[in-house]
Amino acid sequence: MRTAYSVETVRAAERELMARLPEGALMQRAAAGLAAACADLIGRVYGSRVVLLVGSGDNGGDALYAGARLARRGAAVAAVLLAPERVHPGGLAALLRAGGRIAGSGTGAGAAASAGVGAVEEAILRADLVVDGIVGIGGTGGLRPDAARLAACVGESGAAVVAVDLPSGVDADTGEVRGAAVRADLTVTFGTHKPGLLIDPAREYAGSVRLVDIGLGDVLPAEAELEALQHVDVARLLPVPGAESDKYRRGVVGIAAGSARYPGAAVLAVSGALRGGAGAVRYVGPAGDAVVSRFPETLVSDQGPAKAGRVQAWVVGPGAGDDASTVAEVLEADVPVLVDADGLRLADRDAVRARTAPTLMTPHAGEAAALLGVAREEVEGARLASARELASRYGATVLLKGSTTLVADAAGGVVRVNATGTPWLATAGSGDVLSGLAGSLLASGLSALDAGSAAAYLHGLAGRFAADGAPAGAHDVAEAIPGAWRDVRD
Ligand SMILES: NC(=O)C1=CN([C@@H]2O[C@H](COP(=O)(O)OP(=O)(O)OC[C@H]3O[C@@H](n4cnc5c(N)ncnc54)[C@H](O)[C@@H]3O)[C@@H](O)[C@H]2O)[C@@H](O)CC1
Ligand SMILES: Nc1ncnc2c1ncn2[C@@H]1O[C@H](COP(=O)(O)OP(=O)(O)O)[C@@H](O)[C@H]1O
Ligand SMILES: [K+]
Repeated sequence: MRTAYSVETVRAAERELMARLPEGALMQRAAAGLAAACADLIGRVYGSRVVLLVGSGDNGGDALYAGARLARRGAAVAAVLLAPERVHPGGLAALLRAGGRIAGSGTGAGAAASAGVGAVEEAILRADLVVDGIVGIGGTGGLRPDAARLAACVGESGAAVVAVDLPSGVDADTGEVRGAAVRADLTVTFGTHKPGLLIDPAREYAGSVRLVDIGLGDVLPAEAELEALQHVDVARLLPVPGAESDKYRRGVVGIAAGSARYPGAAVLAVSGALRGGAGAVRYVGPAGDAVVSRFPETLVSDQGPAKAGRVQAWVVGPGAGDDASTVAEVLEADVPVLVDADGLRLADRDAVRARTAPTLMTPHAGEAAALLGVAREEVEGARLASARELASRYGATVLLKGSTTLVADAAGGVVRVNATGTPWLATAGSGDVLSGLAGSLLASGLSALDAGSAAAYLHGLAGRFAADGAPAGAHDVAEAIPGAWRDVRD
């Protein structure tokens, strides 16, 4: 499990740890890890040109101490000081002792970055490596203008860019990016991941992320704010039939989806459900012929959901068109219900809130925006807050789809993030496959949080396998699910 903790939690843990250690020990651990990661990235340190962007806090201190280590290994290191009067004094002294200098000054001491804006920009543009120590977890709001200018200049440089703890300008707790931010090739983060490193849009700015152990693990609380499942975690969740299993014990999932206009949505939801671990898939709706001709193993009913026979979970909504009564009927069932696509628009909020069995809602950003009454861009820019808000408004678990999929429970607590997907999954019908898959996992007894996050994980992996660098259709994704499942279990 990869976990991420909020700034508040990290700060409390750091205080506790610092009280037990000699002064400055944590920063030395951070700087040593940072310098090693920089060296790995650029390969040859001796003779390389390194520019440090140094803010006024400890993030700048980390950059300066790491810069000193690189200077001792023969790099030409120049520090751009955003606020020379408030620079980390120990870090600057260490850099100058090691032979580093202050950018914009010929002498190496006492000059402000503003003394030579042109020289600073030139240094950034000519650098082999830029180390972004402008701001870390102490950042508030968007980057201030002088920092924003530096971030823009970094964007024009061909240098390798390493962000210290976080790319400056991204929100550590939410993954939001308000205005300019540094785009890094590598982010070296300390002690634990921060939520922003795992959630888009900030995740995209971080590049690859390397975690440096500074001893924080022992003092962090057991429950994180955000977690990302890995193969081993998903393997533990996936249902495996035992010797005594029969199709009913494995769970029956009901799919109420499709319409005369969108029969394909029913077929795709069933295709996902058949690969999700349930022992049987029951289909209810007007696309029965299309479903059976493609998947003869489906149990098709021409009655409404209430009369279709027992199921352990329902999926309702993909391709449902305007069939509000079916959605209402499914919401009355006393089993877990997954609501997707048209179902999200048709579901009555009070009916969802009144349910006692679990509800899993699976909107993409556009659907979430419509439910929240905001613009789509607002949801995409603030994914974590949007998922949490929707979960709380509906009293449901919400799986917000996208490049980083989030799953949030209504009661709060840990949020799951999934990044196994690929942009090739942005193809018509792939969401229908996901809803069937997640519904099937619900029917086999997983909680809404587990079913949603395990399904997103498998679906993302299946998308990768199906696409493998070329376009793939939603049915290809469904067919790749067994391979993803095996990959996870192995
Ligand atoms: N506390 C600890 O034990 C450790 C902290 N470490 C480093 O310390 C960092 C946190 O240090 P600080 O608490 O000093 O905070 P930061 O250095 O992250 O940021 C604070 C400084 O940035 C400026 N600032 C804030 N928002 C800004 C904005 N939007 N635009 C431009 N400047 C802005 C502030 O004026 C302040 O001086 C971590 O991210 C990490 O890099 C590491 O050395 C590991 C140990
Ligand atoms: N850029 C992306 N990167 C990774 N996954 C993506 C991306 N865009 C979409 N997806 C995934 O593709 C699926 C699309 O679902 P959805 O938008 O409901 O499509 P549809 O309604 O056509 O079925 C979701 O699982 C989503 O998380
Ligand atoms: K930074």
